[in-house]
Amino acid sequence: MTHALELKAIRKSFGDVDVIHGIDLHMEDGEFVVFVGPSGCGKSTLLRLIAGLDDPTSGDIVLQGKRVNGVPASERGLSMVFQSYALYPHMTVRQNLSFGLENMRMPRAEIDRRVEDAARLLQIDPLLKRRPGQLSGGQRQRVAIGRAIVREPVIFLFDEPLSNLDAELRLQMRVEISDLHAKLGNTMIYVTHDQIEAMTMADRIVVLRAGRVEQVGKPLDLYNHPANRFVAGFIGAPQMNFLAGTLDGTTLTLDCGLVRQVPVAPAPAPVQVTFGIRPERVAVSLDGEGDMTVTVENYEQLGAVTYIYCTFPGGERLTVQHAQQIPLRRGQTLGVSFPPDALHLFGPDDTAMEMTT
Ligand SMILES: Nc1ncnc2c1ncn2[C@@H]1O[C@H](COP(=O)(O)OP(=O)(O)OP(=O)(O)O)[C@@H](O)[C@H]1O
Repeated sequence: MTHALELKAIRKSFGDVDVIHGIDLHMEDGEFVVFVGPSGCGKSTLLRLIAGLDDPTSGDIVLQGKRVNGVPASERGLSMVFQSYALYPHMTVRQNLSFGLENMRMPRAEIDRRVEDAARLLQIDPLLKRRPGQLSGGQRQRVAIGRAIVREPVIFLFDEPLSNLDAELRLQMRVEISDLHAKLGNTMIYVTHDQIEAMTMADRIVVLRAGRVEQVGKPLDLYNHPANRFVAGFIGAPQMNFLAGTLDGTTLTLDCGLVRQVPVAPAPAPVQVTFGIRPERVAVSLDGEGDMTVTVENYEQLGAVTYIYCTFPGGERLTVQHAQQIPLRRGQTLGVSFPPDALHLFGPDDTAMEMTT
């Protein structure tokens, strides 16, 4: 089967620094794939290799069945939207949109059709005569996307396109880019360090860390079944709670004092493990009932949701996300319970341990 894009054993070094350590990935036609990971994990480097702005040290980049290593960026049929927008300040919006096509010596009528179609789609048609300096951040971002659209690329590449926008505008543009994907149906690859963008926009997420793929999957599969502690901690906000403990057979003893049976293949010898539970899966009781008691250190009442920051008697921290408004005060005791189907367990190498039920 021909993939829209295939990366085969891609490695990249700058001098003697290895940045990408051997990545294999494929993307299908029409897929929205998000590369997400902390700063410096190599996501922009990987995107630049795909775009043809840089060459891999080894490995193959295969675009619609054709190896494109060494093929110049302009001949790959891809369009990239940069974090900085990279608009020409002295040109009008119309000129910014048409410039690349003029360089390709496209007939005027075709250029005008593409520019007007893109402007209508992005609702920037009333702005065609303005210069970038006369536009808001969101409008500039739309022009940058428009410039990618008019090239009618086989794949769109986005490099952190929303990171210069304020929170409200980011949310709006997130929805707009998702809508755009639904309308155009192109393959899109989107790089971000923001796991919320990844969760909300992606058909599939690729989680990267230090130049390696940690896990690939649909957003909720990563959320519900993280392959390791890194993915568990990176996807989801507030972050999953992690509590250190020991597993002996099927008996889990946490440092915070909790002892319980867990549905895993019995460990042959006691091992150090990490217990994980998402903040919204911790059940709380104002009466102090439950698996353990904790002390409320701080809390945030947001109306629709309440965040409660607690500590166990030994000082280990626990964040609770409660879906209701409840009366709270600092220093009060709360009962907390961990429902059996909400547990995650990570082995000594931080890999998720399989639950048997
Ligand atoms: N031209 C270069 N020369 C040397 N090192 C580089 C070069 N470009 C990137 N790197 C290094 O490669 C690593 C990955 O960089 P990259 O920009 O791909 O990360 P990123 O995941 O996109 O990070 P960010 O979210 O901060 O942009 C970093 O450690 C960076 O310092």
